[in-house]
Amino acid sequence: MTYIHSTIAKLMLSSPAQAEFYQAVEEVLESLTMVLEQDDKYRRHAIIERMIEPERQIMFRVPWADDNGVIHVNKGYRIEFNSALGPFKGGLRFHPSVNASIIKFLGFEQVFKNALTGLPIGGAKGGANFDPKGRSDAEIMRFCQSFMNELYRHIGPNTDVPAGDIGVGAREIGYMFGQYKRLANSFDGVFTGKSLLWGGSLVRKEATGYGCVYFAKYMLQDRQQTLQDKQCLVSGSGNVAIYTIEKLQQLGAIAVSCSDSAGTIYHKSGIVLATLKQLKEVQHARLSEYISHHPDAEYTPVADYPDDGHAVWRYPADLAFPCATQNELTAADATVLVQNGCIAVSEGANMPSTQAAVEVFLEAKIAYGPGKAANAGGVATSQLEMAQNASMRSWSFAEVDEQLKIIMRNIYSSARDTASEFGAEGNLVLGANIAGFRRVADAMIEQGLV
Ligand SMILES: NC(=O)C1=CN([C@@H]2O[C@H](COP(=O)(O)OP(=O)(O)OC[C@H]3O[C@@H](n4cnc5c(N)ncnc54)[C@H](O)[C@@H]3O)[C@@H](O)[C@H]2O)C=CC1
Ligand SMILES: O=C(O)CCC(=O)C(=O)O
Repeated sequence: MTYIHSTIAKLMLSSPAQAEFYQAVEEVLESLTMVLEQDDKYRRHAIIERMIEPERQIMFRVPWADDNGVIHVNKGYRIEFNSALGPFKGGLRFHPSVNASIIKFLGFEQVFKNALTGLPIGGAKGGANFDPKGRSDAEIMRFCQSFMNELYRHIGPNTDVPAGDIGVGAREIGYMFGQYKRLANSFDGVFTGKSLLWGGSLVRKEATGYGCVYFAKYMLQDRQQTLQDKQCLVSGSGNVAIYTIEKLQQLGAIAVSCSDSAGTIYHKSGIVLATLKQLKEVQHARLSEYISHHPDAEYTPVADYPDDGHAVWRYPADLAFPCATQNELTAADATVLVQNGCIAVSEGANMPSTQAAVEVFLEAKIAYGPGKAANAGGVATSQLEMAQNASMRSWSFAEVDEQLKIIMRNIYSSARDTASEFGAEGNLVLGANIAGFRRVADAMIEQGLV
């Protein structure tokens, strides 16, 4: 049995039924074979064994009452994965699919992603299996307050700094911060993604989507291509998708699609961002309503999707930006994308492509930016928010955006150069995993057996 297989087999025994977590670990371990063989210090210090076991896992009950007085109980999580490089950092997800496997895969990815930014942040993730869909504002507030009644004791500006993710945006951060402040009796930078009125950073809202497009731009530059006039498929219609579309439009590309969990919109002449923002950011409406504003667009409900994939990836395009959720792009989707002439994929979401889909991209040698590199602009800008909070200063939009561009360029160069160093030219999966790993692993060795 190979080292990877025996590690995964042990993980399955110690942490049963965590398919997404195994998937994330396996992908990383496959990239690390050469680096582990090159220097046996990582094996001697049991770095892999320590890295795949979170430093701390917090699971808790979240009881709350709906507007009719009916009591509900959800499960809350904060998985503090690794603090070798800095305070635990990573988002909170509120979605009915949340379980220990999802939060652990996200936390594990976050460790490598945060290391790639070059900034002093460790990795964590949290959330709850709460479904915000259809809930009133008062219900959301009560849920957030109950969630924070437990979480507040585990977080702090120098220990663990949560942010948003699926289902957690500015509104939820506001309610959680308010309850934290009340319980901790302290106004500090314990969250990022805060409102600009009370300590947020300009560009944080846009950062993940913008960063994902900057990453694509740098991948294309190395292939003597630009974004100008490129047809782009985008999935999702939340924070990351919206600001991916916005930056694509600003850089001369045409974003022709978006999706939500009920269906996909394809608008050949280009998604009208004002409509999308109104529907999703203001009205919290279903995407299907887009059609009533733009009858020339097409809507495909989920029921009509192909059995082996997602409707959004079946349209012809030059570039693809998966910005919805994990495993939303299958090997069959990847094959169609490549056959249709797609030259680059930049992942705004976390682990949106299945392992088999990633293999299709690598085999076809198209430019493929894995999520932990391509979507790191969000957490990087969160760290810039922490830096502004700590120094009690605020930087201009242009200053933060400039730093974001530099960070994304550095992440791209570091993944590209590390891939070349290991003889895997163009394989940004391998490059990103090794570059992130070395930074965390070397810090862990220096900090002793903890
Ligand atoms: N918000 C951030 O700063 C960051 C987010 N991410 C990742 O980006 C992805 C999207 O997150 P956000 O935009 O923040 O969340 P969001 O809650 O703002 O939006 C999520 C969107 O995905 C859609 N969606 C969910 N499941 C879907 C499915 N099965 N098919 C199609 N659409 C589906 C939802 O309808 C929604 O429009 C997630 O994977 C998240 O982990 C990654 C880095 C940072
Ligand atoms: O901004 C952050 O702290 C975390 C963003 C996030 O959840 C992610 O990168 O997946």
